[in-house]
Amino acid sequence: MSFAVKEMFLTLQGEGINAGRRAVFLRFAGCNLWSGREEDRATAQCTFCDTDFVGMDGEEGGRYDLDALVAKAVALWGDDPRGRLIVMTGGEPMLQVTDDLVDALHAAGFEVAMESNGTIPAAPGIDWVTISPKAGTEVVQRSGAELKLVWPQSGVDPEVFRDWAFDHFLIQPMDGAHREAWRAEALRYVMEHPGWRLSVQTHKMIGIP
Ligand SMILES: C[S@@+](CC[C@H](N)C(=O)[O-])C[C@H]1O[C@@H](n2cnc3c(N)ncnc32)[C@H](O)[C@@H]1O
Ligand SMILES: Nc1nc2[nH]cc(C(=O)O)c2c(=O)[nH]1
Ligand code: SF4
Ligand SMILES: [Mg+2]
Repeated sequence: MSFAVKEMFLTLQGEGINAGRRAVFLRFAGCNLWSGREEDRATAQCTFCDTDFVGMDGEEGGRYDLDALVAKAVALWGDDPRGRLIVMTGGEPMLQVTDDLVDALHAAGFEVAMESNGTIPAAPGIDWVTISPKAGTEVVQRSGAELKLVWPQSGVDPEVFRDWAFDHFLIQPMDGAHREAWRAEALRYVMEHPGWRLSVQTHKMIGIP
């Protein structure tokens, strides 16, 4: 088993409840809801993606076996083992994440977080599961640490998710052509619906990856 990795880097988690935490980011290549090619965006199941997850040509990208991947994560974190956190993302990480990978990251001292679209069940050992539903898809992973809904999305009623087993419910403004209007809509939604919390993409504000 080997892993197709778009990029790996050390940064701060920019989104969600863990925003501000130092973290190794592991971005897997490929997604099940979009090819990643601009010519396919309009007809994809997920049309607003802000991420290049195609290929293995990013920083520290490539094809890794299990041991090499964990070793790279440890090296990126650096010598001080306190608070080791890895965020697996993509693309869709659950196309590639295995129980063995989660176990090996734990053995190396990492708390393991994941960002997923929820259409594939999450590997059971992951410590912090973030699910971000996409309109028109069937979300099968209905439990975790945080549900982070990008907003606005037509055809989605956020209140449907409130019965699902998440500890936190977040609304994240959609980035893109109409970001100011979308930010206002997200803010309005949170103000009018107690129990939701705003997630802003802080990494974009401060200019880090
Ligand atoms: C690039 S995705 C990768 C993980 C997984 N495929 C998913 O969709 O959750 C990481 C996070 O960015 C969010 N995201 C993607 N495009 C966005 C955009 N244009 N504005 C705000 N958030 C976005 C996703 O909803 C998800 O929470
Ligand atoms: N800093 C930073 N935080 C993030 N949180 C989720 C991200 C993602 O693309 O999954 C992301 C990202 O790309 N960068
Ligand atoms: S599911 Fe995630 S990675 Fe895939 S296209 Fe949508 S936002 Fe991007
Ligand atoms: Mg991102």
